[in-house]
Amino acid sequence: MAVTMKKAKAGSNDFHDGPIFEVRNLHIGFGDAPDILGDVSMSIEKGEFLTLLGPSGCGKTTILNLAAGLLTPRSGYVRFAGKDIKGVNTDVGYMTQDDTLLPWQSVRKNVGLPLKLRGVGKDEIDERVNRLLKLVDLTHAADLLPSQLSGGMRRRGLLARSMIYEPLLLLMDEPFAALDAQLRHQMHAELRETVNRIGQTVMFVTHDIAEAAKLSDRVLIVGGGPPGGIVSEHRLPFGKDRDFDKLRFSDEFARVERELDEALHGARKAGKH
Ligand SMILES: Nc1ncnc2c1ncn2[C@@H]1O[C@H](COP(=O)(O)OP(=O)(O)OP(=O)(O)O)[C@@H](O)[C@H]1O
Repeated sequence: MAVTMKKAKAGSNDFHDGPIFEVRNLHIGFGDAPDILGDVSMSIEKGEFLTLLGPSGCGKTTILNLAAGLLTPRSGYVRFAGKDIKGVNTDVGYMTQDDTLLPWQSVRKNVGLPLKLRGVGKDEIDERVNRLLKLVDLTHAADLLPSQLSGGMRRRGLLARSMIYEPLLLLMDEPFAALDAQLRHQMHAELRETVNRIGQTVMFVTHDIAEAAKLSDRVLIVGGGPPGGIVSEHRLPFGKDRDFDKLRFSDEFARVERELDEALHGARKAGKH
């Protein structure tokens, strides 16, 4: 199915060629407590699928929240598409594991809601919602209520809603954690296909090694400390058009899983997580 998405929005960051999100020597913490993350440097390139993998409580969500403009660092260089982040960053989409579809509204209305709240006109909402529903293969379910959808369809609805702004960066915080293994596998393949099709840049958070190995172009292990940091970086050799069914039984995949497992184990030992 050939679906095209409009490129970046007029007047925003269309012509920025550098990293979408970049931090250097970042220190961040809460209240009077010591830094959660210290001296973190990382970046994500356009079109990249980057995963932050680390133990619980090490600061992965904190990095997503920083990109979303929900937190400010104590110190360090932070840029989004080459600019400072001022307040809530509306150039990101954010998907978590929570099912936040409104139960009394159709799929179509749920997906279009962020645009309606922004005062976008009905015709434009209809056009963009139709495009997104097609992208996530939910056109046939547009007029159903969330309670009439399967778990996977609801995830696809949430994905469509978090992409409706055509965000420069899609933030995903353990979006499939609540699904059973079979459905997760299916969602992994669908997500990768969807983001490949439109060149979407993704920053994904998980503590699941297999999920990180399957989905990512690059994995950063977060941990150590406190304060924690980026412990290691792993470029995965599978290419964008990976075949998920072949990949997961291959020797190369087993090797990458082992590499990530060892790195994660090292991060756990280095920190108190
Ligand atoms: N608003 C806040 N106020 C105080 N402490 C916070 C706040 N948000 C996060 N923290 C603390 O910062 C640390 C990192 O939290 P964060 O949610 O980023 O970790 P995480 O790696 O995403 O964990 P998990 O995998 O369990 O979701 C934790 O110790 C958490 O308790």
